[in-house]
Amino acid sequence: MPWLQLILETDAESADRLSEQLSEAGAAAVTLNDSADQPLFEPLPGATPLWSHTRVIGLFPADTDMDALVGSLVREYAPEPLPPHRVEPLEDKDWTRAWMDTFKPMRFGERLWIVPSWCEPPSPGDVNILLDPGLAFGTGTHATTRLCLEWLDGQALNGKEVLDYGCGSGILAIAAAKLGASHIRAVDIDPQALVATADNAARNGCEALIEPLLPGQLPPMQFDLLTANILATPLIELAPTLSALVRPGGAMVLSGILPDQADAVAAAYRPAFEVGPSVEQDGWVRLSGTRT
Ligand SMILES: C[S@@+](CC[C@H](N)C(=O)[O-])C[C@H]1O[C@@H](n2cnc3c(N)ncnc32)[C@H](O)[C@@H]1O
Repeated sequence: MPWLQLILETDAESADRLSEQLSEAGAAAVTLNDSADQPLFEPLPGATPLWSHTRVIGLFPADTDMDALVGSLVREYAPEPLPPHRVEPLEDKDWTRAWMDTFKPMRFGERLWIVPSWCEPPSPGDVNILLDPGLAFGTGTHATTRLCLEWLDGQALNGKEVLDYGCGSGILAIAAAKLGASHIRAVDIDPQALVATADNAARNGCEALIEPLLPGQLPPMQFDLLTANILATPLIELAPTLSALVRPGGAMVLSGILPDQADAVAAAYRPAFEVGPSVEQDGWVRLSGTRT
């Protein structure tokens, strides 16, 4: 069945009210999008921030009388004017297929692949991580994850104790396991991330090597290697804690850093690490270093 979309350009304050009105008017689905390319960085668990320019889209069956529907919204919204809006047709297609076609196996560095479950590994002899793209961060497509995976691919991980701080989907922990690490503690403040990490580790046959933990559950020990793809502010706040968790001679990789934040993050880790040159991809920076 083809559909009609009612698209309204609004702001964060009005988006919830409009989306409720569209649902009450019979929308089969209501979607909120960013209409000004404004990034929302890592909301805390339970928080659902909206963009200051939010596009609200209601999806209606093609036989809906859109003039009548818009007219009733205008009356409900009065005395304020209904935000700028338009009606557009939406072609029916196999959305699942279209979505799956968007994602192909991706290679990171020399030998590391992220392979969606519906694809055959293009290079079965390489290191293949089975992971589906989805809403959760860490499905390999974001530049910060990519930067960390490429760095991990270049490390000698055999027998190493690894700490993945801010594990998300567990992608970096699984990569470390598949690259030879002996044990990985995967830490996150979001309990859902720990569940996702456990599930993804099991799918990749490395659940015995990966231990999902809340920050307070970390044992008192030092690690050979630290991965932390969080954001600049928590990375700076956590610098003393994370630095103390890496043994002298151990290595760390940090990402989730914007270019103008790289100096401040490097300065926070420099007391404990020899920090190497930063690497930038798609507006995100990776820092790495060796514990002194
Ligand atoms: C950008 S995602 C990275 C996920 C994955 N490691 C990757 O590289 O794709 C950051 C993760 O860090 C977690 N996180 C944010 N602040 C944290 C903190 N202070 N302590 C532990 N985890 C944190 C978030 O819940 C989120 O799952």
